[in-house]
This record gives sequence, structure tokens and C-alpha cells, in this order.
Amino acid sequence: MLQTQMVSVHQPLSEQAVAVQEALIAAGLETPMVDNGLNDIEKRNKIQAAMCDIMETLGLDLSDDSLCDTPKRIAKMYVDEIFSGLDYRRFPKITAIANKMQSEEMVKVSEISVTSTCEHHFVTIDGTATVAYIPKDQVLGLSKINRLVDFFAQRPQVQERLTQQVLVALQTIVGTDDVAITINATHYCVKARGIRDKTSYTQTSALGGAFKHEPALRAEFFAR
Ligand SMILES: Nc1nc2c(ncn2[C@@H]2O[C@H](COP(=O)(O)OP(=O)(O)OP(=O)(O)O)[C@@H](O)[C@H]2O)c(=O)[nH]1
Ligand SMILES: [Zn+2]
Repeated sequence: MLQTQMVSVHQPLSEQAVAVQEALIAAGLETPMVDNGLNDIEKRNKIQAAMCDIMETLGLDLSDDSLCDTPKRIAKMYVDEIFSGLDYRRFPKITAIANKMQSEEMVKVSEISVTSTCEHHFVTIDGTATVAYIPKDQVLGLSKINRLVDFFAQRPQVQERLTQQVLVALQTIVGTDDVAITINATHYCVKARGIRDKTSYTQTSALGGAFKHEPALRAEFFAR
């Protein structure tokens, strides 16, 4: 999970954040967003008021000591936690070092925890991601791959877009097309409501460069 992090409206975007945002827009993969000009405090206040309205509409007693702070908690959770990835000022600093060790084989990080939120129902998507790339001029700090996945997971998502966003972001940052990602996830909109299927899960993948075109590399990536 992203650490809660206070960001100022005046905080400039990092060069990496700008490059990734531009790449996603160019690829038609950016999350549909509108800049409403609200700062984080204004967002929390508006969401809190809206949640009071929802709870009162449901007939809940907001004077109850267990319920009274729920609108405030949800507002904070949306802005600072589970939807914090909508704000590029929170884009993680992805440190890389020169590939002096001439690593030219796949680097693969497996079973990265993914907790996201389905944009159709606003309930949890729970799963894991496996991400690989073939280093070119730079190698990434390993935890930065987890952080990148986490940034895009902290948005309302469909799993297919989350998968593609991580692919394009990583390609942009490492400067190579040779990136692969697969996500396995359970959708609580399928598990806890609607069809109420307790066992199914969804696998999505996005492959670039050699991972797309070389069957042996693709097979190596998907092998456990
Ligand atoms: N492709 C895709 N679909 C998703 C994802 N998350 C949720 N959905 C689906 O979005 C669809 C929305 O369908 P609707 O018919 O508008 O919504 P609904 O009436 O709540 O549908 P049910 O879930 O079947 O009850 C559902 O089939 C969800 O399972 C996702 O990450 N990717
Ligand atoms: Zn859903």
C-alpha cells in the first residue's frame, strides 16, 4: 500500500510522472479524469458531505458514535489511500542505476501484491502481479516495480487498463519495449455481490517488445 503522503497543490510533477502521463495519454490508456481544480482538503470535504448524504439516505443514524466519523474516514481513504494514484504528484520516485553489470537477461518480480478498486462498483480487486523487463542502459531498484504497480492500483480500475498502464509506465521509465506483466485477481464485485462466485479469478497480461515477439521468452515469462 502507498504510504499516506501529504502533497501540496504547488508541488511540481516529477519528470518521470510527466513522461508517464504523456505516454499514457498518447497511447489512449490514461484513466478518464477531469481536472476539477480542487485541492485535497476540498476533495475530502466534498466527499465527506456526499457520504453523509448517502448514509442518511440509507436511513443510518449519523449521531451514533460508531457511524458518525465514517463519512470523514471514507473521504480520507478515497483521497489519501485507495484513489491516491489519480494524483501524479504522488507518483513514486523510480530510482535506476547504470547497467554496468551488463545484465541482459529477464529481471522478473513475481507475486507483487495488488489491491485495487473496481471502477464499476467501487469494491476491492485483490490479486498479484508478475512483472518482467530486459534491462537496457539502466536497471531499476527492485522495490520500485512494486511501487509502480501500487501507484496505478490506487485508482478506480478495470484490470485490463491497470495491466496496460503498468506496461507503458515501465516501458517509458526503463526506455525499452521489452516489458511484460500479468495480473491475477479476484474481483469482489463478482465474489461478494452480483453472481457471488467465490472461486473465479481473472488473468490479464500485457507484453511488449521481445516478450510479444519471441515465443521462448514469452513462455519463460509465463513459466512459474
Ligand atoms: N472487463 C472487466 N470487467 C469488469 C472489471 N471489473 C468489473 N467488471 C465487470 O463490469 C461489468 C458491469 O456490468 P453491468 O451489467 O453494467 O453491472 P452489473 O449489473 O452490476 O453486473 P453484474 O456484476 O453482472 O451484476 C460486470 O460484468 C463486472 O463483472 C474489470 O476489471 N474488467
Ligand atoms: Zn466491479
